[in-house]
Amino acid sequence: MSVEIDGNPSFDDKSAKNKKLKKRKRKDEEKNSESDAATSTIERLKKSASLSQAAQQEIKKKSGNEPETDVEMQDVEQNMPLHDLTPIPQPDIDEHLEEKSFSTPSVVSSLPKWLSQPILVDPTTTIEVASLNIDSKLVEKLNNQNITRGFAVQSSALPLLLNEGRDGPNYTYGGDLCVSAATGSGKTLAYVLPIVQCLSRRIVPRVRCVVIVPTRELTIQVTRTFETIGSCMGLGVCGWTGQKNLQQEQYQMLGGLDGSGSTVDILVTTPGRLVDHIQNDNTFTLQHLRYLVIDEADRLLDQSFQSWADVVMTEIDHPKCLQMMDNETSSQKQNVAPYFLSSLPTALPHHLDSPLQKLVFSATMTRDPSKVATLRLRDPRLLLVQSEGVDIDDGEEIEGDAIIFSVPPTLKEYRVSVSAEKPILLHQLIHSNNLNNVLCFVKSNEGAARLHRLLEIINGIEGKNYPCGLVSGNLSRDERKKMLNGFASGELKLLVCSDLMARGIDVANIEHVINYDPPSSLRRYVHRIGRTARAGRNGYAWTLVQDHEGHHFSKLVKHLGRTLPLQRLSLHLKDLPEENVELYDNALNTLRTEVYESRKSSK
Ligand SMILES: Nc1ncnc2c1ncn2[C@@H]1O[C@H](COP(=O)(O)OP(=O)(O)OP(=O)(O)O)[C@@H](O)[C@H]1O
Repeated sequence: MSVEIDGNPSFDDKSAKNKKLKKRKRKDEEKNSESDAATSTIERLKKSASLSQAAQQEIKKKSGNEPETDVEMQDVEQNMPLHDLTPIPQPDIDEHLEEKSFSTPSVVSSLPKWLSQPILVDPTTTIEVASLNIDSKLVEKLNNQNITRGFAVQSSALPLLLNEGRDGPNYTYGGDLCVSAATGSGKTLAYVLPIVQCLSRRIVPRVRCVVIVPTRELTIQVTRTFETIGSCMGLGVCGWTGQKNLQQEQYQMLGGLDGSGSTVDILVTTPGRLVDHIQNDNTFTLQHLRYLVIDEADRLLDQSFQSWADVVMTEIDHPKCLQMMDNETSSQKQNVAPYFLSSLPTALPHHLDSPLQKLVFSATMTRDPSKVATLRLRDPRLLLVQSEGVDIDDGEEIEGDAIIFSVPPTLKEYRVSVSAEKPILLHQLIHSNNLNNVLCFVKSNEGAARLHRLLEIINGIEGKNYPCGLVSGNLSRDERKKMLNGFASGELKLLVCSDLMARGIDVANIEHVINYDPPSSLRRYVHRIGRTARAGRNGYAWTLVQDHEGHHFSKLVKHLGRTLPLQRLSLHLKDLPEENVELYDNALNTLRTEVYESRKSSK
């Protein structure tokens, strides 16, 4: 099967059909001799593909260091029961990711007004960066990054956050802001720019901005964005990835061992790490907080992230250090810095000194009032970057508490109907279309390790130079970082990954996303395919769907707001040249031998 990938891929049905007819005719002519062989090969395939459960445990061990799953993402990597390489059954819908089926429109009408009547922003809106109300040094910094026009989410959020709101009825200033915009649409800069602009006026460094993200990889990525953009404004940025212990992170915040006071203005962290410091670090305070950003909010508000929100919001509302002050006896108070010190101008210049603003971002924003309530928002508004006419009050069944999600306008989606032998069909799809810079999602760590090893063996037998990498929760942080760097540099052509990579990761040159396993939820689908077609670039998403996965997938993606239609293709073992079928058989045997060998040696 080959799809013309020429920037405007169009699947040439006619030529494929002709090819198939010729192939079938040739096959009939050679019917006697080969059909037995083909049948026996396919039988052999089915037999050999069923590696024993124990054997696959070995693969897991072989695939890398002791599993060190990302604490924050532990729930994502379902320790699914090991499956044979033969069709992996329909992915279990993760109960905590299972979106409640959205019921009748009456639910919409019961939503608070700000949620049911968002500020709609046309996704094609752009604005000259030079016309944004930001410092000329920031404009220069953006231009140096080839960013000359602000995307829709930036052109609508900045005026609200920089108190330069238009006088129109839709804009109010000062309240908290929730923003829902497609993947790759520039949400990070939509909060980085106003925060850096506002805090650049501060006099004394204090932790005035905390950004909460769901994974360590995103902590590193957002910290880097703040450092890149904020470096010209002299702001201190710190990211807690859990690589240092609590005390080291504490010293880092306090400007080293002499505790000379905070050197950090902006802190980026996972929720677990933030709660650790709130509960166990008496020097850490949120009393100066001006911005609290919750990025990938729907993920962070999922039950699996425990109750970080209550701990954080309580600390914000009642900072423990002030509670301590209240509780101390008057004699103890005299040991505290004399009162006049607290009146030193550590606050922001008056016209920018406003109460705490909470900024909530997601490409798949939740509208579940019970989840949103945990953020204790004040006078909130919802900015929805959505093409007009998509009725967000659509009473039809859409996933859970979701708003209509939109796919980037430059993303082309393919649904590929496949037979059971997915690994060799994946190989065929990649090489018959010469796909490079491919992110391939598998639904579990073990599945990712198995597929990665099998692809390496197939490429080895064929002598193809097509380096593949692996990123999953079973790899150490350093291994994941090395793989990501190799992929970003183009050294690795394909990255097999678990859903750890699905959220927010921004690697510029991803051209193709392949869902080897169909995703278990619409949110997961949107975030996976959103790794490509970012910042207006072209991108392609391919989902391999077996017969028994078809209904679930069709239902899942039915309500997606998309510019380009979802195209259907098919690829079956019988479509492959005979030599490929043999190749796959040999690869499976090699893998099985490898596994049994490693099992024997580990006894
Ligand atoms: N105005 C702009 N012009 C050009 N590129 C931009 C602009 N704004 C952001 N980008 C780039 O677009 C890419 C995606 O941005 P970002 O990661 O913020 O997207 P996102 O909306 O947060 O996506 P996701 O929902 O997947 O997290 C980044 O590489 C960023 O540098």
